[in-house]
Amino acid sequence: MRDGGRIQAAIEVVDAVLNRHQPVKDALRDWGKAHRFAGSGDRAWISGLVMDALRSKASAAFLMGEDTPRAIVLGTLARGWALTPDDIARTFEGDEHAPEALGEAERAALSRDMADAPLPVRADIPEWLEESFTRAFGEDAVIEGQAMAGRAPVDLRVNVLKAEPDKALAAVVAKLKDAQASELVKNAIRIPETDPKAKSPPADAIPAYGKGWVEVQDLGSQIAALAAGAAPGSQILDYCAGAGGKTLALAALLNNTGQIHAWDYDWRRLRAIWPRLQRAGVRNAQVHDGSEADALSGLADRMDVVFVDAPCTGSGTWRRRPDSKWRLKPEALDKRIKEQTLVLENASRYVKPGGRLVYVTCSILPQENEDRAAEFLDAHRDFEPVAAVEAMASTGLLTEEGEIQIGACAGRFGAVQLTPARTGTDGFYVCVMEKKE
Ligand SMILES: C[S@@+](CC[C@H](N)C(=O)[O-])C[C@H]1O[C@@H](n2cnc3c(N)ncnc32)[C@H](O)[C@@H]1O
Repeated sequence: MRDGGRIQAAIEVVDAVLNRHQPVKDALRDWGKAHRFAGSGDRAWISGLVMDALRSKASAAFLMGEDTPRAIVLGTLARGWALTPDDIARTFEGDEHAPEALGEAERAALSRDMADAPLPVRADIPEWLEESFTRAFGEDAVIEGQAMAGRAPVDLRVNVLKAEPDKALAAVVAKLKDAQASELVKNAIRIPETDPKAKSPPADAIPAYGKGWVEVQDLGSQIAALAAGAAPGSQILDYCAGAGGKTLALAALLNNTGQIHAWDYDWRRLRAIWPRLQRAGVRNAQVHDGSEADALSGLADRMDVVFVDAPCTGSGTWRRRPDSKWRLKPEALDKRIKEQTLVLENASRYVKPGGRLVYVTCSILPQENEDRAAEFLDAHRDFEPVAAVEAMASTGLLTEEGEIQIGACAGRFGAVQLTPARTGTDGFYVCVMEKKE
């Protein structure tokens, strides 16, 4: 395919996402099925443009003065992909599959100055979240929003239950030459973000992944898991275990000693956990798939650590799921807040005196983070906050740079808020609370 046809394809996919409310993955898959002649290079190019267009929808629409899929894709080509109006016009010439030629008004818009754009546009966030963003980031709101509209790298976690970090890194680099050791966490490997037009690195196709030496896991998620500490023999309850991403990281932290109890109120979400535990060689995890009363009876007041990877809006992962940024509505945020309050309340029952409750979200909204921690601490005077970065550093797995960068993200209660702009990770909030003896 020529680029003109690919741009037209991207417009059609963006239309399916924004106007027919299809999840972006499904829209890309359906387009591919209906256009079997498109090769894998074409699909990667189209997908790269679609994702970038969704990441920067507000600024692209503002530039063009309208929010049609065509305007958003053209605006993205001009802003993120740095094409001039002449470049775009040339791409369309002589290609029968290309979009209609650029009009005069579009040409003028493409060169417009964005300096007068309002904050939600410059930060590429939904308007209704301006207040939350400003509260979370103050003067950095635009910088943080822009970083969240960028592309994300692929991170791997070395599974030390199966491979030494050096051996795993060498095996990954042998297949993915751009892979490098993380600057922040000792057992993490980063494959930097690729050119949006290229195929993404096939991290889960490499032999090291097949052998269970590495897991795909965002670095922010890995850092959050470190907050559980790594005291050998610990009893940990992973209260919102879901597909088990954190469970695997916690098991590796304990080096197969002690016990991880994995539970989720929706047992269907635990489906993926079984094969993952097996692949990773985890022997200290017990999956509890019954109702809470049956499954967790006997654990009350007994856990060294209760890890709460709470249900949340996922606003910290907008780089990877840009369509969810625009779909998020106030009602959904309210629903999550209620769930978070409930989950913290219920989960806290299992913490033993002297034990810890680790509250984590992959969100950057203060309503889901600091406000929930404050509400919990206010109602539970037998818990007190402790510095999250110290809990993480106690594992010995933060690098010196990691300790500095993560330490700089600490706020109220010693909790840390990681973000793409601050730590080059997804947005994660981590608050550690200790139950008094
Ligand atoms: C962020 S996801 C967990 C992701 C998982 N820990 C991982 O790393 O792969 C949040 C999970 O919380 C669960 N959840 C929601 N409400 C809950 C509740 N009231 N009690 C326990 N778990 C709940 C959801 O089913 C969901 O699996």
